[in-house]
Amino acid sequence: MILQLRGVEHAYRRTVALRGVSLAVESEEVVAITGPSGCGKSTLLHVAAGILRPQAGDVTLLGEALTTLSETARARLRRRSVGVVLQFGQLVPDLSALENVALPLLLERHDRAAALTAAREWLERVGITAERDTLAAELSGGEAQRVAVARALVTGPAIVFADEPTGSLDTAGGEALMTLLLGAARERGAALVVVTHDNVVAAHADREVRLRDGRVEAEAALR
Ligand SMILES: Nc1ncnc2c1ncn2[C@@H]1O[C@H](COP(=O)(O)OP(=O)(O)OP(=O)(O)O)[C@@H](O)[C@H]1O
Repeated sequence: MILQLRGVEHAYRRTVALRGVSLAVESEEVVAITGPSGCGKSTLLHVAAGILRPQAGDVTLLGEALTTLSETARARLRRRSVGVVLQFGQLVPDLSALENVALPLLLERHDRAAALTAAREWLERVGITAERDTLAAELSGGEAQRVAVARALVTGPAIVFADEPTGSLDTAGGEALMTLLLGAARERGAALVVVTHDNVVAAHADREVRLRDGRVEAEAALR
């Protein structure tokens, strides 16, 4: 098992977002988290990825008990073994697309030339070539989303978390990006946890976990 949440609860002031969520994800599994707007999907993803510390419950990611790790140790685990594609603001605006993708490798002290080569290859796979040197702030929403996917995958993570990765794309673009994300995850044997309210995206998963009012309402194996 690569990820396990047990009895996770979280509230923002008076808004309760998660009311005791338990979830287990196996290595190489693709899980879609679905449910109506405001049911807690993004909060669950942030907690599972170690970005947000829940107020109650336990999260074990890659054998590490996230709830007891220091912020520094969680950040290191995320950098080395986790890929994250978030809805907003995940790119550094005044770095180019290429520099954004190379950044996780450079932070892990990889050789600069090798990091840039790997970044270029990943950008090509997501269909970004002409915009390679464009500043992230000047990319369209859809381009930024594809660059974010390249950045999440460039380190070869064991698990990828994606929050509405197709949100800024049209149907065909969304389908292409999802195929790419799934193909990359399956090829590398990475698990993928994807938040979506798009049924087409969910249909690509091995399992769907549906939330409602901060609880798991239903689970269904899709293949
Ligand atoms: N930073 C925050 N501060 C206050 N309330 C928040 C915050 N983030 C989320 N919430 C609230 O917590 C609840 C769960 O939000 P969350 O974003 O996890 O849901 P979601 O299912 O991802 O929604 P959507 O599909 O609309 O993105 C909602 O009621 C939301 O308004």
